[in-house]
Formats: sequence, C-alpha cells, structure tokens
Amino acid sequence: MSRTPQDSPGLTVVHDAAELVVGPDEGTSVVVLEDAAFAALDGEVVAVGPTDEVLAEYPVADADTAIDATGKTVLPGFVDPHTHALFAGDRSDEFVAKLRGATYEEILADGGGILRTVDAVREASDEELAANLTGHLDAMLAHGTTTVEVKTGYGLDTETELRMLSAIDAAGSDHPVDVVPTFMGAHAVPRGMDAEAYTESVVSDQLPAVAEQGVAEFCDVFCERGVFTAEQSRRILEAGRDHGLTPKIHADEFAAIGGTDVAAAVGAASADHLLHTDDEGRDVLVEAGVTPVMLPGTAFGLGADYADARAFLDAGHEVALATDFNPNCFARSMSFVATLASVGMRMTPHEAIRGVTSAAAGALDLDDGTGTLRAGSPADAVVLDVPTASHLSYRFDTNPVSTVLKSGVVARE
Ligand SMILES: N=CN[C@@H](CCC(=O)O)C(=O)O
Ligand SMILES: [Zn+2]
Repeated sequence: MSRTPQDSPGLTVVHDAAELVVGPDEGTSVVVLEDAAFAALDGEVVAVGPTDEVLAEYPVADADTAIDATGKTVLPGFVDPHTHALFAGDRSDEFVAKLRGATYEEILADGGGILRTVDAVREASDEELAANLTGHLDAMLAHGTTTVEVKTGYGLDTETELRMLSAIDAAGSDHPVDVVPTFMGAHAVPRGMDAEAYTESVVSDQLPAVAEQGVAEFCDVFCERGVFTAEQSRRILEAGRDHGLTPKIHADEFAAIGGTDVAAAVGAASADHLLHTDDEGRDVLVEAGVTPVMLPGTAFGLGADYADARAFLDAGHEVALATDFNPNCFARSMSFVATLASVGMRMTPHEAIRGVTSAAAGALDLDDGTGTLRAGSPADAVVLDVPTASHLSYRFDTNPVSTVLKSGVVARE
C-alpha cells in the first residue's frame, strides 16, 4: 500500500531480505546482514536485525506497510550530494562536438557549455524551471535516490539565481525526495565580465540577496583554471560562510590550482571532482575533515581519467559518490555511479554502497542517520531485485530498484 508523505506512516516492516545494508563499518566498507528485516514507526527506524527477531516484536499483521523482500536486497536510500539538476535547454550537440575533439574547457571559453544553459534558464518561466526539476526528481527517485543536493549556477545574476532557488524550493517541497539547495552563483563568469568583477558582484550583490531569501544551505564555487582562482574562490566561500552558508567546492577537475587548500581553509563540507588531486592535496583534505566527493560519471562522459579513490580508501578514508547530473553529464542513476566507481576507480561494491549512502550524507553534513538503516535513522530505503548488495555495482543493464521507501512510505514501486 502506498501513502502520500503527508499521511502518518504508522508501522512499516521490510522483512526476509536476503541481504540488508545497515551502515558503515569501522573501515571503509559497510555492515551487511543476511536474512534480515527492519521496522520503522512514523518514518523512523526502530529495529534492525534477523527477520525472526524483528517480526517477533513488530509482526507483519500489525504493519500499515509490509514489504516481503525475499530474495531481494535492502539498502539505505541513496543520497546524491552533487547535482546541477535544475536547468533548461539541450546541449546534446556539445556531446557530439566533444566526440569530434572539442574539449569541455574550449566549449566554455567560446561562450558555450554552462553559458548556453544560462541563456536557456534566463528565458525559462518559473513554472518551466520547477517542472523540469520535478521530472528529474521523479527519475532519480525511480533509481533509488531519496535525498539530493541541487545547485543553482545557471543564472549568474541576482534575479535568476534567486529564481533558481525558488524553483528548487518549489519542486523540492512538493516531492518525496528531500532536496538540499546550494547557491552556486560562482559557477562560471558571465559573458562581458571578468572573473574579478564578477567575484565582487557575487560577494556584494548575490550573496546578501540569497541569504535574505533564506533557501540555500550551501555555497559552492567552480575553482578551476580559466574560471575562478583559488583566491577568488576563497573570498566567495568566506563571504557565503559569513551569511550562514556552509562551503563546498569544485576542485581539481581539470587542473589543481589550490582548490583543496581553499577547502581546508574555509572548512568546506566537501571538495568535489578531485580528478587531479595529488597526495598532498589528499592529505590536506583528510586532515581538515573535508569529505571527498567523486563523480565518476563526469570522467566517463568526458573520456577523462578517473579520480584516485583508492588513494583515499587505502589510507582508511571514505569516499562519497555523486551523479553530478547536469547537461554535460546526463546521469540520474546512483546505481550506474556505483558501477562506474567499481569499474573505473576500483571501489569494491560495498565501498561504493557506502559512497552512495552514508558517506554521501556526510558530504551534506547530514547527521540524523540519513544514509543508514539503524535505530533512529529516517526510514529511507531501497529494495533491489537482486540477491546480494554487490549486484548494485555488478549489474549495469536495467534499473535494479523494485521499491523505494521515503520516511517509511512507499514512494515508488
Ligand atoms: N564543472 C563545473 N560544473 C559542472 C558542469 C556544469 C555544466 O557543464 O553545465 C560539473 O560539476 O561537472
Ligand atoms: Zn558540479
């Protein structure tokens, strides 16, 4: 039975799972139970363990929602901590141009890429923007995502950045997926301005207006060769922090220009991409407690070398994973990200599961148990029609998700 999120979910029981992932272990992997169940009351997990023990306390007969997961695998709902999922227009022609040899940086420097999407977003109505995002949230939910971060950054002026935040708020408040909004006015330098003047306008004009609107939780910057320098990135993130926004940063995607030092200096929640991060950059992030977020879909789409996830994992540090869904990386499925993380970055399936659940929640500073299925966690869960958790990475043909629970309610089946 499916209820709307507004209803009181009562007792939810998911039982007889062949495997159930509880949450992180003491290393970089996850704790997996066999023949397991969990029970939730009003959207909060109250018991996890062997099916017979959970059902002795919370019988199926008493449940408002009961799911028989025999032969299936249950995971915490996926958390996607890095997306640019609110956009308009179509850049599939750039995909073809890249196949013919054009690079991402050349396309952006020529006024394409992000700047073309900015044109399309400025022309779109508020309703169109919110509807576009709703469609993408539907697709993400169908693939098991129950919490997603969405960035602005296709407005590049105060009015459109605020419109983007309103659209994120409108789509998110009307959808089962939890949406975490990030202000990213410093996503590119708009045509006709230089980076220094634009940095000043982000700090002096956009950020105060964003803070007054009160929707954004994080502030992000594209710290990159030809976009924003480390110094400009730091100024923007510090100003954002002064306005109550937690810093995040796009670092080392095409070149290492000091983004990891900035991340550490401003106390960023995460540093994302990290395709060109060396040992020193890695140590800087780890010592500062910045969560590394890797986006293997971006490397896959660009035909670039993958980030060095193993360097973090082998040193005992976890790695978060995200889709980076945007017009340059049309990927909404976290299970495909898990496959790319395993094949491209040699992450074990269990490390990848941690990457798309609890580690990803860490990249969003979520400390309420999101990304785990333990007593006290939100009852956000994915039932996969596969016999073991490792199949999340192993399979890359059809969507393995059979049911998605959000706060104990069936949100998708
Ligand atoms: N690299 C910067 N931003 C996005 C791409 C956005 C776009 O190309 O529209 C990213 O994280 O990959
Ligand atoms: Zn990004």
